[in-house]
Amino acid sequence: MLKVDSISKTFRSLRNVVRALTGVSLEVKPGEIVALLGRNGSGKTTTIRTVCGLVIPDEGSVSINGLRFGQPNYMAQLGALIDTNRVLFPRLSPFENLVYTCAVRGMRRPKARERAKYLLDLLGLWEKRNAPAQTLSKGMVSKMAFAVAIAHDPPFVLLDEPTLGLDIDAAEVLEAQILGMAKAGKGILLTTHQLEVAERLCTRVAILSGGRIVVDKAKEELLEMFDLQSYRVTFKEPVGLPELPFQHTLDESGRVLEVILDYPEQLYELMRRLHPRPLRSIEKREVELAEIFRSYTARKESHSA
Ligand SMILES: Nc1ncnc2c1ncn2[C@@H]1O[C@H](COP(=O)(O)OP(=O)(O)OP(=O)(O)O)[C@@H](O)[C@H]1O
Repeated sequence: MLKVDSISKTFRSLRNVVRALTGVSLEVKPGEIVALLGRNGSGKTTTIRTVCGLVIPDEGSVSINGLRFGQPNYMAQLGALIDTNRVLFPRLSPFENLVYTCAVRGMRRPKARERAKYLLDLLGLWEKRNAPAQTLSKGMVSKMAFAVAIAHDPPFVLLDEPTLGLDIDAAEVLEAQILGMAKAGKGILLTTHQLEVAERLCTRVAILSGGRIVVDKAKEELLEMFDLQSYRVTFKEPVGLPELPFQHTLDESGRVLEVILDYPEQLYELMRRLHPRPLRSIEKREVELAEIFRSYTARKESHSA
């Protein structure tokens, strides 16, 4: 299991003090795909960089199968895609980059070459296998960065915005590969701003807001919980709304109100506030991850959405 245990991090410079993470804990079990979500600056990359040992936390620790960062074999358990714009050795070809990566992680040459060929084929980079990596397009570099991250077939993989900048086919290949890896028992921690990607892939959702984890739940449980709290109210005629202390939106016609309550029992309070506006129907509706994300990360701004 990959375990992040109560990490906190403050970045200090002469001019600035930034509290990036406060008591962040999360776990990734084998076979799980955990989506670490959050708005810009919420601390996702800092969390991932801490797991890779690129950021040293002020407090807390990270471990993989009981091994702490710095212990022998910690890094062998881990593959990380942190910067999709960077190639390890820009002057070497994709093939050479991959063979090198596999070899330094202990793979024998013939196996490393086989693995490099497999990954280049898989990601549609075989034609470019001998071109200097610095001549690849942005999308190709992203694919290579992904290939390098998983090259040595590690049991845990960190992916910071893996589908950023990829075309639709490449993104599909990557998503299929990520799902396949999880099926094969790998534990995956990924960040993305594309919430539909998270919804398709993840088994668990952790949301960071202001450097703190505000929710960490199995995706199905989270969706079910919100389905119970999400209602569509249709009015017989366009209405003006009273002050509503729940996340809500009224459509352009002024007749359809969508509300997410904090808990189902607040339905009574909602009805009380809407009285005496003429109601046509009230129904439960299914929510998408994007709405749940909004409700956890923008609660303050969204009441009057
Ligand atoms: N090396 C650093 N020095 C100073 N501040 C930093 C450093 N790295 C990150 N930060 C700050 O820590 C906070 C969290 O940044 P982080 O990159 O982890 O956010 P993020 O959730 O990955 O954001 P994004 O979605 O924009 O990539 C931000 O306020 C950022 O400016």
